[in-house]
Amino acid sequence: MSVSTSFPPERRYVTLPARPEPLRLAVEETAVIVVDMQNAYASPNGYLDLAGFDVTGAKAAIVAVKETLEVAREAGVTVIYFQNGWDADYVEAGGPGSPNWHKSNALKTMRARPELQGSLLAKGGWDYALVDELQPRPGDIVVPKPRYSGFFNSQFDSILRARGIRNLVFCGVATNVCVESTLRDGFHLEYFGVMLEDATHQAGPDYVQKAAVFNIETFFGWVSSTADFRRAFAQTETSTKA
Ligand SMILES: C/C(=C/NC(N)=O)C(=O)O
Repeated sequence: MSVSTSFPPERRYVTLPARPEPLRLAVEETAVIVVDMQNAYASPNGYLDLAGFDVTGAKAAIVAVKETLEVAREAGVTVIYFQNGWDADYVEAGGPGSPNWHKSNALKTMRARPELQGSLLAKGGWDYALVDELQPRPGDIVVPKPRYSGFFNSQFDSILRARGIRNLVFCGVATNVCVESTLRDGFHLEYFGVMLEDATHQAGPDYVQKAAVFNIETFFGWVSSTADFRRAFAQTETSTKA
């Protein structure tokens, strides 16, 4: 028996309308990345809400992510969920020697409101859990991550490289924090990143969503929509040539 180090030469391709230009994607080399669709970020009484951020827009993002996942699963596209947070003792969050300890609004909120200590973004708790509407299915991959970028202190890069995945289609929350951080790091690691704008929600005022979209389409990747993702996958072509 021989070992093949490459995927079958036959590939399926889709052309995804995007800004600043359409992207031709090999389906087998593409993954949908669902960023932190946890109660912490997308539910009333979750961390972001308790920290004073407006999470009302997350509802529409949940619907759009759900639709994206239906299309992806139907097409056999790899689905990877990120789940952000730390162990129940917050060792993974870092102590005062870590910038995360100083900048994480979850940790700051718990320091300001000791009654919340142990409840925000702690593994095993409601806040950490993925929202009910977007529970992983068999075959999906769930990657825990302890910092904003999914490439740090996680298995993400190895998981992608082992599967020959080069294209990352991002959705989730928050556009301007974990989505943008991960897409930017992916750019520097030679991944092609595209964000489905309507399947994201920002942490902060509307202008930070616009700024993230501008940054991504101008400097780091491409921006598309759930509807275009669906339309593109309705017209998949098969080819043996890239
Ligand atoms: C503000 C924030 C964003 N996280 C994310 N998933 O984008 C945080 O984790 O504190």
